[in-house]
Amino acid sequence: MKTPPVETSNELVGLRAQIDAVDRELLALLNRRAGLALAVGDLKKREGTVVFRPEREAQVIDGLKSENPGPLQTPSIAPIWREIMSACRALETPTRVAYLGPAGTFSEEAAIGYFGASLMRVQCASIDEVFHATASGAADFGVVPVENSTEGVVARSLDLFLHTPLFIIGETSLFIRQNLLRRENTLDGIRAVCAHPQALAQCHGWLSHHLPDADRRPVASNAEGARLAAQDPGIAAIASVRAASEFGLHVLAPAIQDDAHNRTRFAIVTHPEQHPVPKPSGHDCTSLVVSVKNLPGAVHDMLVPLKRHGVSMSRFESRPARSGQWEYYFYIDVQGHPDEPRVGAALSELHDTCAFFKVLGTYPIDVK
Ligand SMILES: C=C(O[C@@H]1C=C(C(=O)O)C=C[C@H]1O)C(=O)O
Repeated sequence: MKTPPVETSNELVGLRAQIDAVDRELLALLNRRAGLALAVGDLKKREGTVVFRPEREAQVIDGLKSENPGPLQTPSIAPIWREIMSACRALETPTRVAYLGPAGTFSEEAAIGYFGASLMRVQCASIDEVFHATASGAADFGVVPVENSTEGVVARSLDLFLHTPLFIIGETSLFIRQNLLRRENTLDGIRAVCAHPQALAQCHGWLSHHLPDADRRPVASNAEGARLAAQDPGIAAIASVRAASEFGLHVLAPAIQDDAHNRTRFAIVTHPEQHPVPKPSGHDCTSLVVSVKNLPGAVHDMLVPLKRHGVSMSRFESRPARSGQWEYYFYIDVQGHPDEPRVGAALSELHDTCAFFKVLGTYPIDVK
């Protein structure tokens, strides 16, 4: 049997000694940064202001990305500094975040991707419960899915946005790789596949081809499917690799989603009594929901103020108003912050043309 070569060259030893020295410098610098964050935390306590400032965090990352001389790749900057800022923020105050649990869901991954690993997890059984936990103050923030690049809108989230007192303070998106998980390491004998309805839909082609006879059972979350699969060898789940390790399951087939570029976008919500509206960061988005009277040309008229003030729209989604009158709510994302005069003017004119008008939030665009 061949033994792998052991790394003994003097050159390698020397380079590693330099890396160790740099790591010690980094540790000292990170602790200096943490000390400053603690001082900011004290100041905020005295002034009675909130700890989490998404616009400031977006500006920190934007600034470092634009100054990055390399060889560190620019896409590495955001995840590294998100964790650094998460650890610094945790020194100021704990951040309680509600999301669709249990452990191992994509919502949990999105929550950690946005807030960093230093968060307090508030796991909820449904999207309704995430809104409720955040509105009641059991959590400081909620993370809810809003749209998927394959399946379209997450209808329940959009419907809840209509009447909730919560508002959006941030967004994050996640590549969704769905995997088939099971206790046994074989496709034989799978009676049923349990997963969230969105995941079942995202893997429709793969399931029809490889498991045409298995029952497709919608459950509350993919992690719930993984939990059921861990109890019953006849059940397979569709979930993340993290869920596989969480529930001790084999990844029978990786990346089984029909679209290789499958992404889900999440909104971060909070209560207006908990948090002020983020100030402009320089790259912001404003989300609205509006409706117009069911008259000829009404939708066209609604968009005129945006065109007149040069405000671009990055999303336009409709949902039935359930009035039985073929009326719709329109979910619109525009680029910019209402504090920018042209955006403020466009929104106030839009307000005047709409039968229903609600700003869902204004927040820094997802920085990756
Ligand atoms: C330190 C601060 O508090 C938090 C932590 C930040 C950081 O670590 O850079 C930035 C913004 C806030 O979310 C601050 O407001 O400056």
